[in-house]
Amino acid sequence: MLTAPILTARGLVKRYGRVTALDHADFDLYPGEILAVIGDNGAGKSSMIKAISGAITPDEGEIRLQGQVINFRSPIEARKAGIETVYQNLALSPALSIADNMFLGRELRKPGVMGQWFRKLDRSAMEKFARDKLSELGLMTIQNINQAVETLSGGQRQGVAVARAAAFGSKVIILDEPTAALGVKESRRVLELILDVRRRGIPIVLISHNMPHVFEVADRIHIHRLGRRLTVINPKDYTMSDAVAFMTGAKLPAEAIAA
Ligand SMILES: Nc1ncnc2c1ncn2[C@@H]1O[C@H](COP(=O)(O)OP(=O)(O)OP(=O)(O)O)[C@@H](O)[C@H]1O
Repeated sequence: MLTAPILTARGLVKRYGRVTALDHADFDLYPGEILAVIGDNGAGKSSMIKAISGAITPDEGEIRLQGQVINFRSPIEARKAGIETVYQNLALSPALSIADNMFLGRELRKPGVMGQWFRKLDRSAMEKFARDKLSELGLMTIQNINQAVETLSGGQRQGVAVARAAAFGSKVIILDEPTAALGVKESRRVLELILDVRRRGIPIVLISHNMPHVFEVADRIHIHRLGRRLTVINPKDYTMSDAVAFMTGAKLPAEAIAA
């Protein structure tokens, strides 16, 4: 690949007591791609994503965003730098509306002379922004922007979380098992949404155990095993059973595309 990666990690190590969750793990994400991350339970996928998104601090190793070394001390710092992570629990507030959820922690306020926190919320601006973003991503089956998130279907909730991540000028979106809790139809909409986000030029890291979904949307597949990257494959060159065999150690990849 000729372009430079947007996000890289080299030699990440994370130990929890005697357990080594990351054992010199490497990672590369290129602009505009969907990179799937697969691996057996306990392989260290979540630990790697948490290190990249500021949720944990690695014991060793280096992470770079657009060539600059980063040392996030919290997920908020990662978000500010443009790395948005949608965790499985989505981090939405069920009782709040869609519009309010889109702006959780970064509400728009009306201009005023008082300090930022004394100014009134600019509800109409937030509603318009939320409506525009959802419609850009083809999510306007959601009729009412003031609907509480708890009244939405699982797929729609996932949609709101992804739209929120895409809306705030993200450089990278990380999705942790976005279809795990969804039915067939809802999964389909989320996969379409992922492809839409890529069309808008934002690279996506997709952690998933669902091989058909991975093979359907991923440009490259990072295979994680025993705390480190085993290889990266092009889904066009391998079958799902090859990928599972690499993941579980039943087979070793004869060749890997440049990672
Ligand atoms: N906070 C923690 N304390 C102790 N051990 C941990 C902690 N987090 C992860 N581990 C251990 O680190 C190893 C890697 O876990 P991790 O969650 O990163 O794997 P994973 O590939 O995401 O697994 P899964 O697919 O099951 O979610 C496992 O052995 C796990 O038990």
